[in-house]
Amino acid sequence: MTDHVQNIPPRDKAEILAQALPYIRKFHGKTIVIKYGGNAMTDPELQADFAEDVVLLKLVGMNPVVVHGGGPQIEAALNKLGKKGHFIQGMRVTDSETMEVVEWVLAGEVQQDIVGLINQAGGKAVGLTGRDGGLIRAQKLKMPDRNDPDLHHDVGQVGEIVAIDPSVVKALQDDAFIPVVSPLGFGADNESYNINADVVAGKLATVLKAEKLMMLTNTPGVLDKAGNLLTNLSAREIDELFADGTISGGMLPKIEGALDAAKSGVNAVHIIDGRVPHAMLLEILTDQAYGTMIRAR
Ligand SMILES: Nc1ncnc2c1ncn2[C@@H]1O[C@H](COP(=O)(O)OP(=O)(O)O)[C@@H](O)[C@H]1O
Ligand SMILES: CC(=O)N[C@@H](CCC(=O)OP(=O)(O)O)C(=O)O
Repeated sequence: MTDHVQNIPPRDKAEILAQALPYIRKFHGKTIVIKYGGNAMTDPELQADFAEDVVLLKLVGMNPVVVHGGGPQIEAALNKLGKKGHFIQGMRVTDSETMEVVEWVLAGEVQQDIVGLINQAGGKAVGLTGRDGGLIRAQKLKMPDRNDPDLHHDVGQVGEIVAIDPSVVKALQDDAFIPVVSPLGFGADNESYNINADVVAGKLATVLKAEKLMMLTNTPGVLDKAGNLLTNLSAREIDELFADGTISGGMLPKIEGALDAAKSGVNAVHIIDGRVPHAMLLEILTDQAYGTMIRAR
């Protein structure tokens, strides 16, 4: 325990702990989908904090499901091969060599690190890709240009989700395991697809009828043009931010995944700063609101 925590007066500590009770009661038995962005997982101490938070949520009776990203980790592996990633509207253009790297990094190194850390923290994590249990069926993405819907971009082996079969996730949850999902889909001919992790998290939260979707990233939330945090965003406000270019790059698929979930009945959708220690715990178990909440209307 760090010194500053030890120095908190016992009465304040007790109050903070007691504050968690109504939230533990409210979310008991509920599914919480957590998108763990590649940009939020670059610091080993924060990674360990994240794993502890996930285990704590499980032990107090919630059902956390982790969907992880790994954009920067894929980029580092590509760089070692002398390649550089190229993105269109937040999607990595994925040729067959890139696809091999994506699979190897996501389902290998990144997933196994997270599984290992959760297990070290006392949980029982199980890694899955979209292929396991037929979880994520996909097809090649036909991506319209944001400004010209008649124009489509070819982004290679990037997938769009055709269907999600959540039975494997549900079976694991019922058995006290914590599923850790890599955003890889498979097609009709068993081919692999690279899918943006935000999109997978949004769809999985919908299909699982999750209570919450928490997206951990490397910004305090969605920012306006001046860099101020927007604490609350409706679908209409989001359209305006898309139109005036305030939202770009990796935030495009993130907001799309978030909005998709909010419109499909996920009660609370939050984009929060994964660089703040225990950000997720604070958001779920205290009165304080963090980051940006995305609302369907
Ligand atoms: N309006 C915005 N507010 C906050 N971040 C934005 C905005 N527009 C674009 N971004 C970019 O989106 C990034 C987060 O997306 P991404 O890099 O894909 O993260 P992750 O790995 O967590 O999915 C931010 O670091 C920032 O560079
Ligand atoms: C199609 C596409 O863009 N796939 C992403 C998958 C990883 C991901 O989404 O990672 P973050 O959440 O860390 O951004 C990629 O190749 O980078």
